[in-house]
Amino acid sequence: MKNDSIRIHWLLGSSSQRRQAILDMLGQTYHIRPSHLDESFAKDYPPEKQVKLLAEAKAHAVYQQLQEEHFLIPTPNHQPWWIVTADTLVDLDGTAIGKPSDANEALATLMALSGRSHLVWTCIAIYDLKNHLLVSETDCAKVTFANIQREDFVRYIATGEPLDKAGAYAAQGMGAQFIEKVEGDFFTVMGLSPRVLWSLAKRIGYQEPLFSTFKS
Ligand SMILES: Cc1cn([C@H]2C[C@H](O)[C@@H](COP(=O)(O)OP(=O)(O)OP(=O)(O)O)O2)c(=O)[nH]c1=O
Repeated sequence: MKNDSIRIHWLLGSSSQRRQAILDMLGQTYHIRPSHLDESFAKDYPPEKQVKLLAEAKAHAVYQQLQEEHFLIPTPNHQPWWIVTADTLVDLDGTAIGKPSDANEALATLMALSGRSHLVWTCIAIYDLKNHLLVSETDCAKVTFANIQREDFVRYIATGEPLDKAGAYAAQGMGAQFIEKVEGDFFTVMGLSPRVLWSLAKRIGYQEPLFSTFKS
């Protein structure tokens, strides 16, 4: 029988519903603490470096918010209290593509992605509030788009789905219709890989997979 008394207290430093859905899928319970980070400081770095800088800066921003609120971990407490943050960018020939600012930019991005491959980088950061330890890991997947007509992208943009997604599409949503193949971890494209999350958890001393034993 496994010890089910350990429960990770996640503070999810993200407003992304996709990241919430992935923690839900893993049966994790969490509090949402968006970082509200101004991401512009990282824009001149290559995509791989940007996602790392941004995921780590989001974790620091949430930590700072907690400090300003004089947040204290309830004691005695032997359970992990972790801030988790992530950042995702599309990389087209070395150029980072984030979320589109409007429908025109979304269309230009999707036209540029059509009929070819691009990379998607996601970095996840965990800040261990008890041991004051920050770990992060960056992962990359390659996505190939089919040849798509401009009018079909225009129809897609009208759904609103692309507007809050890096690269102006959602691989887990209606945008899946444009995708010929994904090489690598699909969840990295979606913005939070359970495999990477567990790998980070192991690095800070939590060996068991992230299952829930607290389902009601
Ligand atoms: C490529 C791709 C991105 N995305 C999303 C994941 C992220 O939410 C978003 C990239 O923007 P991010 O800046 O990584 O995240 P966010 O601004 O949505 O949320 P927060 O900073 O509060 O964590 O794009 C998908 O949902 N599906 C996809 O296929």
